[in-house]
Amino acid sequence: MNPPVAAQGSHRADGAVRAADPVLTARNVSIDYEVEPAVHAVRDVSLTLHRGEILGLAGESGCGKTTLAYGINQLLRPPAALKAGTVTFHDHDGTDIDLGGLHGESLRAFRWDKISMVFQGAMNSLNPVISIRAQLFDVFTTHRPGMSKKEKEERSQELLRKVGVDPNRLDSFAHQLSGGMRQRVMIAMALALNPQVMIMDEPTTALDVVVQRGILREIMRLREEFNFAVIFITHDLPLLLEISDRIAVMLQGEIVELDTAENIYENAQHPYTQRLLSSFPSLTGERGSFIRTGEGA
Ligand SMILES: Nc1ncnc2c1ncn2[C@@H]1O[C@H](COP(=O)(O)OP(=O)(O)OP(=O)(O)O)[C@@H](O)[C@H]1O
Repeated sequence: MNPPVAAQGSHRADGAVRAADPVLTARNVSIDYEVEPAVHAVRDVSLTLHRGEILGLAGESGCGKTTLAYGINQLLRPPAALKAGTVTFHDHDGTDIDLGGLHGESLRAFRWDKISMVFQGAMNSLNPVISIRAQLFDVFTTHRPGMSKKEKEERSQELLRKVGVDPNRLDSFAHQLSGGMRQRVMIAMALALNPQVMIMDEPTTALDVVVQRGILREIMRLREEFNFAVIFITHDLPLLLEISDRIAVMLQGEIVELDTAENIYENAQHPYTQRLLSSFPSLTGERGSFIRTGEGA
């Protein structure tokens, strides 16, 4: 068996991940879908995300992962409703921001700037009728109105380079790019404003394994470079064991276990986590540390 690789991240010598340095705190968050009968999708969830860490959110389909992510980022739409709890963002300048208190323009300004999101279907959410350049420029025009055209161009080129896409692709339209490239462009857009938190909901699930691995490696590398924290959502527990510092396991709307990837892998406490681990034959076979080391790719 291969030990989880990323668990080492929480003990990195450079101190990038420190238990005392939270960037996001969710307290007692409960979210319902107000339908008949009501669905209690998220039940009394509390968690803390630390600067620079990758927190994996695992659990089977329907357990509430996406609802929680939307709740954290104040993206809930009826019939979903936050019934209880608070989400606080701890800005790097020391300010605490109560996300529930943000609305309209202040919420829009906050969202892409401090916390960005990459969804499973994100690659299909690029605008088909304007170029990649125009879409990146839009982000800057909205959030960084002081930027000159030259600065936008330089930053856009730099961002594509960062995610492994040739800057010549700025002229392209979404349909001219492969699925993997489109997802990389979405990651570039999510990175555009240097957010402190990135929420990734099954960001690579729709892609084939080789492309998926390449993109995951890129995310790991970018995280090292920019030190943003990631909430990474997937039902793929083996993948989370490789990339996460800590893992939260969700069952029927509740977080039933939250621990380092290492402890989850070696010493899971909750019977559901144990069942989840045993349901992945790959965990008992050969699975290389491909993402961080490139081995076994
Ligand atoms: N619009 C809706 N109306 C009613 N119930 C909903 C709605 N959207 C989601 N739900 C329910 O809320 C619960 C949590 O769903 P959610 O999508 O958050 O789970 P998930 O863990 O992200 O699943 P998946 O991995 O399939 O995306 C499920 O029982 C789901 O059926």
